[in-house]
Amino acid sequence: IIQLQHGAHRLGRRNDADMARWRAYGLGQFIHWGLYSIPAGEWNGKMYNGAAEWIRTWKEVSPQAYDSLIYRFNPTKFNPDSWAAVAKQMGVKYVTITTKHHDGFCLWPSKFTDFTVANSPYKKDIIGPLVKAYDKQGIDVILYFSVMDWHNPDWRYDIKTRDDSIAFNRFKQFTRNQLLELLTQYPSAKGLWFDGTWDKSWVKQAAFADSLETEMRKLHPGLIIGSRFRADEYGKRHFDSNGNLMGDYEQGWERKIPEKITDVHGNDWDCVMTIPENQWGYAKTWQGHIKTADELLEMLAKCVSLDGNFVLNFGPKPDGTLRAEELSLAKAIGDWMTVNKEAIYNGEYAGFIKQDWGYFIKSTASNKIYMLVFNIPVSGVLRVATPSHMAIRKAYGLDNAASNYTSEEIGSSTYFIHPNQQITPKKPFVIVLETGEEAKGQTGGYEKAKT
Ligand SMILES: Cc1ccc([C@@H]2N[C@@H](C)[C@@H](O)[C@H]2O)cc1
Repeated sequence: IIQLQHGAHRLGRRNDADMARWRAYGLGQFIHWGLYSIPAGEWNGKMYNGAAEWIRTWKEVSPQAYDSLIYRFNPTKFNPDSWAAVAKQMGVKYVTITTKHHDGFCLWPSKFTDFTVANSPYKKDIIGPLVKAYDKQGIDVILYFSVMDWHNPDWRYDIKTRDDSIAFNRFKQFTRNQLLELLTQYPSAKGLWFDGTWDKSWVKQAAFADSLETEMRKLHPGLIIGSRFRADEYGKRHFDSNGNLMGDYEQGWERKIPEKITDVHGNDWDCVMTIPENQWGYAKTWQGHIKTADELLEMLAKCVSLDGNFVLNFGPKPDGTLRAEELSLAKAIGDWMTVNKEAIYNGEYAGFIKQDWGYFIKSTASNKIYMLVFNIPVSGVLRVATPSHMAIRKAYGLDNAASNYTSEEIGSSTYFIHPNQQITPKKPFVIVLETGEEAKGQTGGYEKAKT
């Protein structure tokens, strides 16, 4: 064990009500919006191959020309209630919204810089109305904040000279001021989602970041902060030098999903996912594969089955509207969630052996086991191996109880679930298992082989 001042301050999961609420979300929405939505991956008629929100770093783009986009930010069609309504229909329980991305442009009228909406043609606060609109829909809000700030002249990638450290100390105060400002202006936010914390300059600030995290938690009891905010005094991030998770949940699953339960080490975690291969901000043309609703539903099921939340990203257009592809995916996901949401909300790892046909989710609310079926075997029957001594009492379809199933015990703690009619679904579907203790002595008389 290494003595640490600035490593993990808690072992294992948080067990308070605020974190239990976060753990139960299942499905979230990410929103990346800002100046980068205006060029949308195109500059002087040329397409930028990287992520649209990183276009300022492209050699073709002068930072000054990019920063002048502030004078073009005027989302006349921005209507936060319409975004919140789309999210509500989609069935998300929380939204993570960019307050300031790496480019330093603030979507709220921060007092600590001029580079905000207040000095754009739009003039008005964006974050406040968004928080209000989502709160009204009963959708919790998490504020995304990038520590790395390309616009701020005091930002440094590393600290090499005395001047660097004088400038970066100013930057640290600026960062603290903005974070306390956000928590004060938007007190209904449930957490902060940090990004832009990998450069050496910030990684060297273990003590400062640790005390800032403590200060924010005191200012906002119950605040939820992930593992990406700070490093320990040896520069270790996400997991400290003793391998313990820092922050309240693991924030390493960006555009990737854990394969098995041992990959998540008993921690809470979220997976943040783009619809195209790698675009967070609005990009005029999406290159490569665009995920379908069924693919996204399977990612959602897989995340919840492994104790995580699935957060799907939307990149609104510069005029404040959402693009058609995102609206239609939100609708398709929402239509599925309308029928199957009880298998997602309050979902956790069920402890069953993974089967090829899909995912098991246990509900902390109903104590039922849900089978989320994505792949029907050619045999037409669905195998279930229960944790030992657990018997299946009943199996029925969540979409309509009429679509019932018969469970056949084929071995100790092993069952076949037989659909009572040919399953020909066009969509993923859910079977509910009601289970119980195996009757004492009921071993099913299955002789184990001697080998
Ligand atoms: C290498 C890299 C750095 C930052 C990112 C940012 N994190 C995502 C959540 C987006 O904000 C993306 O711009 C992505 C890739």
